[in-house]
Amino acid sequence: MEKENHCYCTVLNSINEGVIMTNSKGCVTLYNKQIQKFEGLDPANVIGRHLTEVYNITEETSDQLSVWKSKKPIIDRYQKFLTADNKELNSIGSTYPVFKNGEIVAAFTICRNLTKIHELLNKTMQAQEKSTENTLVEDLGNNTRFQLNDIVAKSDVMLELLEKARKAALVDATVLVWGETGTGKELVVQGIHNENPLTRKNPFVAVNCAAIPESLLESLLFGTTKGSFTGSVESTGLFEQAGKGTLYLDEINSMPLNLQAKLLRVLQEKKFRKLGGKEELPMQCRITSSTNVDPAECVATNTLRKDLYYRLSVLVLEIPPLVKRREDIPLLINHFINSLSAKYGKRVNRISFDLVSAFCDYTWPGNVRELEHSIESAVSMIDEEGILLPEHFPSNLLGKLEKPLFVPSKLPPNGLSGVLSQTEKETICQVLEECGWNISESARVLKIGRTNLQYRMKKNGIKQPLIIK
Ligand SMILES: Nc1ncnc2c1ncn2[C@@H]1O[C@H](COP(=O)(O)OP(=O)(O)OP(=O)(O)O)[C@@H](O)[C@H]1O
Repeated sequence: MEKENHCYCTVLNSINEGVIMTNSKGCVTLYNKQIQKFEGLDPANVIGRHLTEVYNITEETSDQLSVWKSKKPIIDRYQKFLTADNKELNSIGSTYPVFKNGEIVAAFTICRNLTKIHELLNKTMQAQEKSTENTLVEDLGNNTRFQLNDIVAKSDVMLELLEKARKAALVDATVLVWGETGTGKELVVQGIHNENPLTRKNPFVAVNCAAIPESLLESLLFGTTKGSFTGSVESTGLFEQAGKGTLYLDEINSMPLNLQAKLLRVLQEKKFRKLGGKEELPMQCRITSSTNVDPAECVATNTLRKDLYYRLSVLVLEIPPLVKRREDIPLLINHFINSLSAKYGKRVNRISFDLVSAFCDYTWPGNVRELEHSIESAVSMIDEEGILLPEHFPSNLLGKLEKPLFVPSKLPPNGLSGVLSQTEKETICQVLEECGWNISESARVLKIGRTNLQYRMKKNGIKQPLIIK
């Protein structure tokens, strides 16, 4: 038996998950190596002690003690808490009862440290914020950069859409924007936020539902209360952070269905509770959302609950892909050249006509974002002549263009007149060579007078080479 116990302990100490177990008195009987590692507590100060002495929790807020009472497991609970040395930890864990002869004899929690994932997530979000900062447009002070007027468009379909967006901004209704990636969905939502006199004075909060794990997304949206579960800390959720502003749920069709059900309740009741909280808080923000495929298709494929879709889509705006509004392409090229050359301190005099025409014919699967990034990389490569040529653009893009490009050889600094005088010089030299440097004969071949030829030879610095015998 002792041997077996030793083996079980070795197994428990070798796994990547933290394990903690309590007895019927609520005292810790098992505290494996992994949980020691991420909580930073000395097992000597944990084992044998009551949970409420070890953590900042109460009988009501502890998962383990709740399981002792309810005899039911608590699955996948997200916890945010401070360690003994005040380090913030994020974990996800499940707590189970252990039965023997129908009686509960122990409760244990298996948890994973999410802090690393959290750090990564934060880094990604910061990087995302940086790349948005890396901007052409200044932050307007409410976490947005765009107004509807900043949206560059001349196609009828976009002008109609902007008109609809202006109207949508003035009513307090949910807006669902859909379109392919990079078409400008967030731009339109930010524009709507800034068009409304009330929301624009309040925060704009965006969250990408596809980028965040389910357990984090729920606590991110709703917030958590202090001590709601083992050592959890108070955090303000996005519903609350958005205040009377706008909450933008990007890629709502990637939100897990059970969280969609919780969101639906918030939309219906205009109230929400923090995770582990008892108090109902008012939901005052405007909810906007997006999908990158037709929302009707999302409903049909069950990635978007039908009832939620109806709630979210009081107003629906469809942004067409760039390929369906090619008239916007030259305007967008111009816009990005101007703003990006200012950003990089580069002078761009012009872009080759051929290139613009090939860009107008290209399909732009990454839409406006792809166009913007292509111009950004070209502008950063341009030299002093200030002409955007194919060679400045990423080769993978050039390979995909349908129209073959004419690649002009480098022009001399004085442009066309330079090309003409270069041709003149080369032609005269060639004829003089062929005519043995006989001026009269060469003038006859060139069909100009002798004096004219002598003048042009002088102008171009042409002299008969010395023949060394
Ligand atoms: N009409 C436009 N005028 C000016 N800039 C635009 C326009 N449309 C898109 N952009 C630019 O393209 C970038 C991408 O736009 P946005 O993030 O709004 O696209 P999205 O459809 O929300 O993309 P995703 O689905 O990938 O989140 C913006 O940062 C903006 O610089």
